[in-house]
Amino acid sequence: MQVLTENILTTTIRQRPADSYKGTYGRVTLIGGNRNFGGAIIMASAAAVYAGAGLVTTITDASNQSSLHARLPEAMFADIQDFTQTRTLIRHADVVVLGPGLGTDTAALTTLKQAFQAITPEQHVILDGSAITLVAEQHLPLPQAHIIFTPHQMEWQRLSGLKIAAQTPAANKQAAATIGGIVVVKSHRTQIYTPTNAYENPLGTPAQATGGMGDTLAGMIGGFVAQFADSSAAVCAAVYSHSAIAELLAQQQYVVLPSQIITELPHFMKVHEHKDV
Ligand SMILES: NC(=O)C1=CN([C@@H]2O[C@H](COP(=O)(O)OP(=O)(O)OC[C@H]3O[C@@H](n4cnc5c(N)ncnc54)[C@H](OP(=O)(O)O)[C@@H]3O)[C@@H](O)[C@H]2O)[C@@H](O)CC1
Ligand SMILES: Nc1ncnc2c1ncn2[C@@H]1O[C@H](COP(=O)(O)OP(=O)(O)O)[C@@H](O)[C@H]1O
Ligand SMILES: [Mg+2]
Repeated sequence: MQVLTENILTTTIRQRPADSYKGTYGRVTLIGGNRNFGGAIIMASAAAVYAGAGLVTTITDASNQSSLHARLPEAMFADIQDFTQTRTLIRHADVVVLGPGLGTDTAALTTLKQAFQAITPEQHVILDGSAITLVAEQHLPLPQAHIIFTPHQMEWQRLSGLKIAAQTPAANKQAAATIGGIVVVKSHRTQIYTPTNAYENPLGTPAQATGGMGDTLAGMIGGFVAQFADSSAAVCAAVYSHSAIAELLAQQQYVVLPSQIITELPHFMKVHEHKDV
C-alpha cells in the first residue's frame, strides 16, 4: 500500500493553459437529492464547481431547484423525473456523479436504472451513497464505463460482502479487483484501490465526521476527474485535498463543515498547482 504525499497534488493539479475555455475543464452531471436529501446533491455539485469543473448540471428533485440556485447559481438544473432531458444531459457529460442523497425507494431505483442505460463507455462515473446501496442490494449490472466507487464502510460491506471487521487491506484489494474500476474505501484513513495500485491517505481528522462530508468528496472527485487526464491520480489528489483542507481548518475549529472545505478549494488548488519552473 503506497502512502500518499503532497506530491500527488503538484503532479496532478495542472496550471490552467491560457488558451482554454469552460469546455476544456469538463462537463460534470450530478444526479441525486430526493425531497429529503437535497443538501447532499447541492454539496456535491458545489464541490465540483469549486474544484474547477467547467460546466456543472444537477439533476435532482424539483423541490431542490430554488435552494440549488440560491446556493450555487453556477449549476444548471434539470428535473430528475424528466428522463428525456436526463438522458441528453448524461450523454453530453464527461463525468457523471450518481447517488448523493438519491435515496433507495422505487423512484430512486428507476432513476438509477435509467441513468445506467444512458451512460456510455468513455465516461467516468462516480457511484456514491444511495447508488452504491442500490447496486448492492438490487444486484444491478453495472454499465460499461470508467467507474469509481466511493463507499463508506457500511456501503463497502453491502457492495463487497466484507463485514467491517473483515475489511483488511488484503481483503479490500481482492474485492476491489473483483468488482473492477477504482474503489475509494472511506474511513478515518481512506484507502484507494485502482486496477494497478493501492494507496492510503495519511490525512484526515475526526473534525470531518459530519453529514455531507462524503457527498462533498464525491463532487470533488467529479471535478478533479473532469479536469485531470490521469483519473487514478485525480481520485488520489481529490481524496488527499479533502483531508488536507480539513486538517488545516481543524487547527482552529472543533468541527469542519463540508461547505467550508468547498469554499477553501480554489485557494488550496492554487497553492498546490503544478509550477512550471
Ligand atoms: N444533508 C444531506 O442531504 C445528507 C444526505 N445524506 C445521504 O443520505 C443517504 C444515506 O447515506 P447514509 O450514509 O446516511 O446512510 P446509510 O447508507 O444507511 O449508512 C448508515 C448506516 O451505516 C452504518 N455505518 C457503519 N459504519 C459506518 C461508517 N463508517 N460511515 C457511515 N455509516 C456507517 C451506520 O451505523 P450507525 O451509525 O447507525 O451505528 C448506519 O446504520 C445517502 O444518499 C447520502 O448521500 C448523507 O450524506 C447525510 C447528509
Ligand atoms: N474520524 C474521521 N477521520 C477522518 N476522516 C473522516 C472521519 N470521519 C469521517 N471522515 C471522512 O468523512 C467522509 C464521510 O463520508 P460519508 O460517510 O459518505 O458521508 P456523507 O454520506 O454523510 O456525506 C469520508 O471521506 C471519511 O473519510
Ligand atoms: Mg456518503
